[in-house]
Amino acid sequence: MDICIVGAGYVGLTTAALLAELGHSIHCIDKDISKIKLLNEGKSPIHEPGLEELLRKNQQNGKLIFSDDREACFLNAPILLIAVGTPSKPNGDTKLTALKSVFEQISRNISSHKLIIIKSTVPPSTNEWLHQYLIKSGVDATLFDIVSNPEFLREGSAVYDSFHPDKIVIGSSSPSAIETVKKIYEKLNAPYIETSLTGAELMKYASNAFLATKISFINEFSRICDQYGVDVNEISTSIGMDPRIGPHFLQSGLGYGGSCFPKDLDALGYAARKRRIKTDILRAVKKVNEDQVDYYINKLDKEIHGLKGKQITVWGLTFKPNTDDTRESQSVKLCEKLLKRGCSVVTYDPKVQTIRIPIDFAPDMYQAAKYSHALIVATDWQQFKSPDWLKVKRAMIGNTILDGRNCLDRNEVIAAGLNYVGVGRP
Ligand SMILES: NC(=O)C1=CN([C@@H]2O[C@H](COP(=O)(O)OP(=O)(O)OC[C@H]3O[C@@H](n4cnc5c(N)ncnc54)[C@H](O)[C@@H]3O)[C@@H](O)[C@H]2O)C=CC1
Ligand SMILES: O=C(O)[C@H]1O[C@H](OP(=O)(O)OP(=O)(O)OC[C@H]2O[C@@H](n3ccc(=O)[nH]c3=O)[C@H](O)[C@@H]2O)[C@H](O)[C@@H](O)[C@@H]1O
Repeated sequence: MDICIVGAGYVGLTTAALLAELGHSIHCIDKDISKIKLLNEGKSPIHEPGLEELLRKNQQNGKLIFSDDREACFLNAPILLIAVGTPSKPNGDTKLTALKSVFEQISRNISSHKLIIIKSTVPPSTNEWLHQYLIKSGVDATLFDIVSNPEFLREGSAVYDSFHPDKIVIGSSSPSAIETVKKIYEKLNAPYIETSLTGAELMKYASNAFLATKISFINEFSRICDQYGVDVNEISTSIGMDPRIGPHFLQSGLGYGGSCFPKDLDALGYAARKRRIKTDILRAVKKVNEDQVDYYINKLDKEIHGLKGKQITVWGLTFKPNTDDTRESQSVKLCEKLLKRGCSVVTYDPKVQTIRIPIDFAPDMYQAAKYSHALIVATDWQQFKSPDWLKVKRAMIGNTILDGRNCLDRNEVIAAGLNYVGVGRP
């Protein structure tokens, strides 16, 4: 099938690679000309394992074309898949500027039937609103169908996730549109969930909100474990064995970040408030997450007898490993707070070399530890989990290692003569 993907970000690019690989003819467009230029040079503008190779392979075999000629794509492609960003406003509402601009262009360039698939995460009833928008713009209702088809991939494993989804949610009131979407994905081995437009939107928010709730639950629990000298990792393993709870998203640490959990929780809270629904759980999830960075910093403060004037090493700036994304990263928030408390910060991240705050970047993880009073593992990149701790000890002035992701082998750290500190890790 001929499909035009609008938005060459994490979701748009991964979906473009997936659908081209499944045999479809893909045109992927973006308003950002520099991204398109890079992609046409065979380079991915984002770091996502396996993505660049897959994009290049499908560009070479002619299945995937990148362009910035949006109007031509809107005119020609019978299927439009929209994956533009939907960031938050300060009040928690969602900025739909990109989506509205795409729909404005579609309304001006529609002369044959379009199946419009919305992949972007949007607040409940946005897809209904977009439907009405096209009608009000004078587009005949027979000329288009809208389908809500939310995305559940995770950054860092986006390619794997999109080839192995645990379900494909298809929200629409049009049976023929639903059938076409099923055909697009027919080579994937995943169950379909058919629902309404708004049902699909809410399934996406429920998923992210529940996952964030699990994380904040275990993070709050880690503070209780801290007081009782019990290892929270053992608690996670134990409760995770109960199939009613499940083992995933119970890794305690500095908390969740990224471009989605914080924004989607805010958007859901905002949508609920608009309908006068109180969202006590959502508020508590957010509060625990916000407090978590302070909890770690206060623990470090006690451990090294004051922070002011100390040099702290932070390993990892991305919001999770295997990505170059620092949006809403707890690690970046940690650095900002350390600076405010009078520390100097030296950092190393395998994928980030600059950031908008005044911290120093070292060329490798060991040089980052040089002359520091304490070292914090803030992102659980594989290489930080089992480093040469003796080398770290020789580089540092102090000897405290704060495990911000509860991902280190405590005994290895202690064996090197270092002081292991975690939250909920005796
Ligand atoms: N990043 C993730 O892991 C996931 C994101 N989502 C959702 O998918 C959507 C996209 O997210 P990302 O891919 O992370 O965003 P992104 O910010 O990486 O990419 C969005 C792209 O859309 C382009 N764009 C904006 N306006 C445009 C326009 N009018 N015409 C053409 N291109 C335009 C931007 O230049 C950018 O390249 C969001 O709604 C997000 O919540 C859903 C699941 C996973
Ligand atoms: O809507 C989205 O954008 C996506 O949001 C998340 O994916 P993502 O944000 O890429 O990454 P996650 O693996 O969910 O991690 C999010 C944050 O939670 C933290 N986390 C995760 C798991 C855990 O047990 N503990 C924990 O602190 C991670 O360090 C990270 O900061 C969801 O997992 C995806 O299903 C969803 O599609």
